[in-house]
Amino acid sequence: MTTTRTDNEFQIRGLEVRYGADRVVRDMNLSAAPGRVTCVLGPNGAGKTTTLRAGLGLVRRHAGECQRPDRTNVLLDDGGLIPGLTVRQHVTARALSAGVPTGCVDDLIDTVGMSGAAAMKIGRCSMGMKRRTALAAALVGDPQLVVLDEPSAGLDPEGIRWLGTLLRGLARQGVAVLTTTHHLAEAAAMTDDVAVIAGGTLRFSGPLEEMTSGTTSGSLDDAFFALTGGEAR
Ligand SMILES: Nc1ncnc2c1ncn2[C@@H]1O[C@H](COP(=O)(O)OP(=O)(O)OP(=O)(O)O)[C@@H](O)[C@H]1O
Repeated sequence: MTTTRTDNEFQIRGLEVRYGADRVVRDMNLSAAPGRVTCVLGPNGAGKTTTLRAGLGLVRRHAGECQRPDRTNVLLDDGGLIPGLTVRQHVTARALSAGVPTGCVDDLIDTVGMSGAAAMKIGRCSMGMKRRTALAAALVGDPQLVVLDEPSAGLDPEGIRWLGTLLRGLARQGVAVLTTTHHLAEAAAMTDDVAVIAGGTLRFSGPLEEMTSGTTSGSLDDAFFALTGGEAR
């Protein structure tokens, strides 16, 4: 089947993923547009990570099609951090493996607020410092799309606010930012578009305002729980 490819846009259409007999994702459509932050929300086990991984070609698709920009960077799990490397060595290694000049490394470390700890071994870094290091590596090579699975995990409130500012700044530069989070307040503060997944299916996809306008309170929490009904697998 032929797809109409819009460069810089991430799209998943009609995705189905099965683990054994279990259809954990079905009829899934998801997109992330350049210049916008798209937040994927859903209860534990909803299928968020599976959807992202399948869209990136890291998990087998049983149906559907996906497209993504050539320069797509991802941050999944801990970002492959190696305790014995320093922060600078980790980001440099990522640049080298991506074939990107290493002149960008110190700028990226600065972008994530880690200049003062560039020579620190990752094994000695706090959880928040590790997330910032992994984020710096995920920004190597001027990506058109960044896919971040729970990038705020382990960040303190100040770190979560900082992350939102960083992601909004990336979007302002034209990057398509696709991220997941369990923190609804974080999502409300930073996202343009929302996709809600529950029970392996898409319950909502569209601008944040459209989702919250469906509730009397106008809050993302109420809209989220109305869509998901407190489900978890
Ligand atoms: N490798 C696997 N083998 C079998 N089942 C899996 C595998 N990975 C995920 N699953 C199942 O697929 C479903 C969706 O999992 P997934 O990790 O995508 O959910 P999630 O929305 O990202 O959850 P969380 O918010 O808890 O990270 C769950 O029922 C999970 O147990």
